[in-house]
Amino acid sequence: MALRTPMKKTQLGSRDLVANGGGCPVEVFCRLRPPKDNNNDQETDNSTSSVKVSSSTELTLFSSENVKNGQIRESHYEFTHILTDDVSQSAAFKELAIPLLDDLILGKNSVLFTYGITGSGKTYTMMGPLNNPGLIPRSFDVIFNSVGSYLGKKYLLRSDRQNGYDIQSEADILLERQRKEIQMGRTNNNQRAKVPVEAPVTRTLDTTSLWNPQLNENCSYFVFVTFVEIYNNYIYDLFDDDILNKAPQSKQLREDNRGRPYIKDVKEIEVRSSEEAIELLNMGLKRRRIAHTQLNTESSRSHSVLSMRLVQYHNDIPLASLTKDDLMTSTIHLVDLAGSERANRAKTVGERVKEASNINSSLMVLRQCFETLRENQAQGVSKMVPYRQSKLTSFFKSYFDGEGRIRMILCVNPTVDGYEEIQHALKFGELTKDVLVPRALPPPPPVPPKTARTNGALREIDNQPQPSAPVLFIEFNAQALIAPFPSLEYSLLNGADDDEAILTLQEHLQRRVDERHRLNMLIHEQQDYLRKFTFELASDYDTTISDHDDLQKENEQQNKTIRHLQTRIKLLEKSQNDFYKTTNQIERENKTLKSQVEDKNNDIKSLKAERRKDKIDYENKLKIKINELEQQYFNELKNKEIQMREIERNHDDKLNIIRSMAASNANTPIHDNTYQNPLSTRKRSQSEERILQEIPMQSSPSSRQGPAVPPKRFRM
Ligand SMILES: Nc1ncnc2c1ncn2[C@@H]1O[C@H](COP(=O)(O)OP(=O)(O)OP(=O)(O)O)[C@@H](O)[C@H]1O
Repeated sequence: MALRTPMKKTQLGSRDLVANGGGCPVEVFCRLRPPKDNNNDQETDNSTSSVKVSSSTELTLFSSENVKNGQIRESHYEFTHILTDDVSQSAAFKELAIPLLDDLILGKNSVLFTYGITGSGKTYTMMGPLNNPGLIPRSFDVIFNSVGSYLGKKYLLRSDRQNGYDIQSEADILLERQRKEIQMGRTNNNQRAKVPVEAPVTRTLDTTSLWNPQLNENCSYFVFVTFVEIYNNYIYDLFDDDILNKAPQSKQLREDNRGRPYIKDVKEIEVRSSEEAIELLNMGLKRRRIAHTQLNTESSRSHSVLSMRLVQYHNDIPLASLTKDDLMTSTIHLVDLAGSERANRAKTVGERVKEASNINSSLMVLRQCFETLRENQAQGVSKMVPYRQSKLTSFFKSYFDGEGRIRMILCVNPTVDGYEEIQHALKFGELTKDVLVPRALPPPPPVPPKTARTNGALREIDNQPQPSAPVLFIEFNAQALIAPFPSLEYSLLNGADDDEAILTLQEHLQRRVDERHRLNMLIHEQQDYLRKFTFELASDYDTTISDHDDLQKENEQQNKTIRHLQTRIKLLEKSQNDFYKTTNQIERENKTLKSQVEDKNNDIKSLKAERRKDKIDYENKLKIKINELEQQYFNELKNKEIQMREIERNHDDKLNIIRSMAASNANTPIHDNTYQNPLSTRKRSQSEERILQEIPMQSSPSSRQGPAVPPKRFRM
């Protein structure tokens, strides 16, 4: 098929690309966010900028505080162009998107994505507020300002769901219109029932028109949009109505027969005005998952991809003979990537950690793709580029192969802390700028029929008046063929020279011939139509069969995987059971051991307590014994002392008696010098006799001792 959409480029190796100088660099624009938030009029955390712009392409990043040895860190970066914080949304749009929209009209594809950490202004740049719209709403405005007056017949084209479009017959158009009206009625009713009426907010329209000498006024244009989000590496269709009623079903990514990725069964909607497009966009946005992180309450945790497709064909081609080959299709993808911050900075938890890791892993794959491409180009090697490792890169794989231009808007909020985070994003931007992708070749413009239709099925009827649409069913007027002849008998009756009758007959026959000719034409047309229809059916059938085969293969593969997983689950269950058993056994043993240890501990405790008690008892007894002994000793000592005192007193008494006796004897006259014992000379009284007997010959040593002293311990 010679479809005139941009052809798939022959995949150029890095070596060829560099050698041919045929590569086109990825354009990286850096957009700086102003310190003031336009939406809530508040300054951000820190109004000192960590970025200094030195020229229209260069900037320097500074660390906000002394980091190492009192040194402020700084690093320099270069981009395709820097949009400073005073660049308005409208100026940004002119610089970033208009060239791509010009390309779109020329039939060229492009992808424009925003990259940066949370809160850096990605969504602001892409969507913007209603009163100051971003690139997406302005792109719709400008495209419809430009091609709005040249729109083709609504529903003439219908997506074939594989990056192409089918041309619908008049009857199909009618049916489609009816279906859409019914659907809209239903949606409106549903919306009336479900959605609260919001106060209308006026949107600022961008009135720019594309000045493009090649905007062909002899062409009919069609605009189609799809809107998907990539969340946790699954693709969800934001136009899918089912999303409102049931759990959203993720979509499969497939490749068409030219190797270009497409999202299977994605809803592609034809739009006729920018208002209609914005309404759809808002509907999609409502469904977009917005996860709130601690960094930014509007932090979007998914990548969103809005794709606008422009289809055109030359008006000189009659609708009846318009084929897929006559259509020129081009696409612009506007991608708002999720924040590139790391999970720990966002302080994410639970499900959010999973999201953050998926976001980061898909951004990491994007980075790895660019890194590998750059390495391949710099070193002339052909390392495999890991497109297939994430849905995001798989979807844009063909762009790395030269399907169209790639532009990146690196959004930076220079007032936030986080030198490393900003540096990481800036480095990625600089790396991306060095990557070359194969240059997209311009497609041949839509051409008028003479040159266009050289091999179509309807060539022979070129000079015939064309019906406005393929005829579905011809009213076969057999009556015209078998209409009664004029009365022959009557003519013959008037003889062979009856010119009038012959003329009438001739006219009648001519009419029949004309009618037969017309019917033949119609039959041919119908045959052509049926042939075409049958051919389409056959190709549909082939596609369905191949889809079916694919699905069957997928199914078989999945069944195999399921069987494999079931076996693994069984094995795991078995080992889990074994593990449980062992764990139980260990737990039981553990319990027994614990209780034994407890018993032993209790025994030890009670033994210790007994010992303590015994010790105390023994000590008490010892004390009592000591006290008793001391008391006894003291008592005995006391008694002894008393006895001694008694003896001493007796002794003193006796001494006194002796002294008194001696004194009385001294008063008695002595007759000679010989001492005479008074006792021997005088008769002693009885009491004196008794005392004398009791006087010990020597005084007791104890009598010389002092009074009894209580033992030391009683001397208090
Ligand atoms: N160029 C700008 N001018 C004025 N305000 C801006 C600009 N860029 C961003 N802002 C404001 O900064 C805030 C954060 O911006 P935005 O939501 O676009 O960040 P983001 O990078 O998309 O974050 P996320 O990754 O969480 O989606 C918004 O309130 C927005 O209005």
